Amino acid sequence: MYSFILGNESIKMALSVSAGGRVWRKFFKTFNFGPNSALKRFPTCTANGRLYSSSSDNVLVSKDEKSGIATVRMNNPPVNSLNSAMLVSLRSCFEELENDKSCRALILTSQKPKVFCAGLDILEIYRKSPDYVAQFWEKLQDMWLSLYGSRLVTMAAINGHSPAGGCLLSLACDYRIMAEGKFTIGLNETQLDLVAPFWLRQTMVDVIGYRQAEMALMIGALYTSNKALQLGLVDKLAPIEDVQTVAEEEVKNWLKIPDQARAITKMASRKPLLDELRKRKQEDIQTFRDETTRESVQISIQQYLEKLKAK
Ligand SMILES: CC/C=C\C/C=C\C/C=C/C=C/CC(=O)SCCNC(=O)CCNC(=O)[C@H](O)C(C)(C)COP(=O)(O)OP(=O)(O)OC[C@H]1O[C@@H](n2cnc3c(N)ncnc32)[C@H](O)[C@@H]1OP(=O)(O)O
Repeated sequence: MYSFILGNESIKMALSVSAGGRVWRKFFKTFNFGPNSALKRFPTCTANGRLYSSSSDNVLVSKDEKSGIATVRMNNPPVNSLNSAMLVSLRSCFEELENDKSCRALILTSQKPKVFCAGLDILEIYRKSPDYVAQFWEKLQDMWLSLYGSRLVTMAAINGHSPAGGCLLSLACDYRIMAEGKFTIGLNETQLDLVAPFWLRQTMVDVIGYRQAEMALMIGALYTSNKALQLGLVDKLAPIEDVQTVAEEEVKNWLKIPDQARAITKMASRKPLLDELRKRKQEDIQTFRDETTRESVQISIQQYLEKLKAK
């Protein structure tokens, strides 16, 4: 009964044949997994378990059928910034892997070493209509819900810079391995006159603790790999060329733990935040729309863009 979580239907099957079924039934009743919960969706994977329907090649996926480990490579040159298309592709890829019965783990990395992800595409929130930024933000929320709420072992193989939205992706994973060297990671939103939303701030607090997170968020700190390791913002460092191999080794260790117990434990600790965002989704969208379209914020974004271009 412990071997796999394959979605709600399989859980029900496992429960009905298991001697300890009552315990699990009680657990699921108690936690009442919501409509977006990975554990509640019925899997619709293809026969060979490898259907990745993204119409563009901004997200590349490969899966080792034997181990069930998928590698998701962000491929949006030059810096993997998260525009609308990228957010949709990532979400659809995470959901398809979630529903792929033979998939047990996901490694998230960049196709282009040296930049893991430059965060949100700033152009998506610059001089755009309120409706456009609202839709953009919802795409980010949905992508995050699918990654943070995943039943899979999720590992960030951070093979380069990882500011803002790059850090968001990393924090949504279960474990973070980062390239040694001059690369940086952090939530630098305040430097753009933006405020990270509550669900992102909370993941930072959960990972590095209240005091360090509060300080990091206020000053919009970007940390080097070494400092990030010291703070616990990443779990391990590796030479850039070894990040993927080290991630694969680490995943294999995690896969020694029975999937069901691991996934239920993860969900139990993440459910409150997942539920909170689901409940406050519209409020969060409105705040983002109102904040980002404010003229003073638009001017800050413009200045930030100019600084980036002039670099
Ligand atoms: C409910 C909430 C309520 C209210 C809250 C309101 C707002 C909240 C939230 C917003 C959250 C925002 C999170 C974000 O992710 S904002 C994005 C922040 N990202 C950054 O600050 C990173 C900026 N980029 C860099 O520092 C560097 O590019 C780098 C270190 C990642 C890589 O350096 P390189 O030297 O390799 O590359 P560059 O020459 O700098 O860049 C190449 C090219 O790409 C452009 N670019 C870089 N980053 C972005 C980006 N994030 N978006 C768009 N474009 C980007 C850069 O300008 C260059 O363009 P050109 O070739 O010069 O045209």
